[in-house]
Amino acid sequence: MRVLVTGGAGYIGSVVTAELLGAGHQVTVLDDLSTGHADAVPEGAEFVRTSITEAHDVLAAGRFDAVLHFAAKSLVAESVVKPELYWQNNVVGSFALLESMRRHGVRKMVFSSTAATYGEPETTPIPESSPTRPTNPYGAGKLAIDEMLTSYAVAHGLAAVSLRYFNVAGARITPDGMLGERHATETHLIPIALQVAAGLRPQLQVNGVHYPTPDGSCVRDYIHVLDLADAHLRAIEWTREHSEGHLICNLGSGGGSSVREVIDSVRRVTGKPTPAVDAPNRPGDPAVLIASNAKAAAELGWRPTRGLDEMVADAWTFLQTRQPSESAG
Ligand SMILES: NC(=O)c1ccc[n+]([C@@H]2O[C@H](COP(=O)([O-])OP(=O)(O)OC[C@H]3O[C@@H](n4cnc5c(N)ncnc54)[C@H](O)[C@@H]3O)[C@@H](O)[C@H]2O)c1
Ligand SMILES: O=c1ccn([C@@H]2O[C@H](COP(=O)(O)OP(=O)(O)O[C@H]3O[C@H](CO)[C@@H](O)[C@H](O)[C@H]3O)[C@@H](O)[C@H]2O)c(=O)[nH]1
Repeated sequence: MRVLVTGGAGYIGSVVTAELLGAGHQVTVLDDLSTGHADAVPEGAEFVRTSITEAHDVLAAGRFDAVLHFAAKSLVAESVVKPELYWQNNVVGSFALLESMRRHGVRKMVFSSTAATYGEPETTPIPESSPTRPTNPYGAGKLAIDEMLTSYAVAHGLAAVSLRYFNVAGARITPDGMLGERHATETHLIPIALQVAAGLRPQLQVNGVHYPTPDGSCVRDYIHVLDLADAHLRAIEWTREHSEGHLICNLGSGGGSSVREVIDSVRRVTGKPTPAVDAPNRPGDPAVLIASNAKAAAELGWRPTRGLDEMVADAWTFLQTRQPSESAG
């Protein structure tokens, strides 16, 4: 298929682009490089540097079959202090993209949604039928985009899949090159812990040690970026097989790891001491977020295959290929 990938210069979008090319799809990446890197766009993909609000010319020229929409701001804490940035960039931007697609007859989309659409869960693991009560503007905006897709599917014959990622980690390591997480402002646990292991940061904070969990630290559901990419290839097939409709699926392992278990994995994999200190709760952090992945299995035939140590090991290999000045942040 001819696929437009928005956000394809970012972490997840670049990995999925590489896998799409490997599967024989033709890919154009559209990215404004606000948090992405031009050199992350895999060889073999065309690259257009622009915003999703300016996608009409690319869509007019491209005769695309589908859009994979990764482009977004995605820092939860930033969304709390700068909500306007998130409503503008993510929600208004996605609306403009959808309208451009409608104008140019592109009726298939796979969208990067998030576990943050659920907010504080009522049940664990979280099924897609759970109430959606996001606790920050990032999650609220992603939920608004999911709603947009539902309404366009009903009214305008869109076939869309929203994939609600839980905590994405790991890297794509191949003889041809490596793609991984390279955020100027890094907030994610695994890359931060690995930067500590590498000596790029003195220590790591465990954000909250009195949660109602076995060891007191927060539990999250970590998923390897390559398992995530596999789900995207399957989601594109779903849009090929359905002329309209909106499928929403969680993408997680179905199990959880605490912050302390992640730090133990980093110590085990790297063999480095990785000092960690107890710290206050991070505002807005739910104690436990674990996905039910039964729907993704039933609808897409998807099952994750890579565990926590593999995610940590691949992210460690990736970090060690970067210059220290690029890695700390
Ligand atoms: N990383 C995670 O754990 C996680 C979890 C849930 C959902 N997500 C979602 O997955 C997607 C990808 O996340 P990521 O971790 O790869 O982030 P990232 O910041 O590495 O990638 C996002 C990319 O989008 C681009 N972009 C942002 N706004 C744009 C705009 N208006 N026009 C064009 N390009 C724009 C950025 O330059 C960047 O290359 C995001 O939508 C994010 O919300 C990520
Ligand atoms: O230095 C750190 C960094 C993080 N944490 C904790 O580690 C856990 C995981 O944090 P992080 O890696 O920042 O991920 P989340 O906050 O769970 O958010 C990710 O996962 C969500 C879905 O679960 C997505 O919506 C978000 O986009 C994505 O950033 C949380 O309890 C954090 O408080 C620490 O203790 N110390």
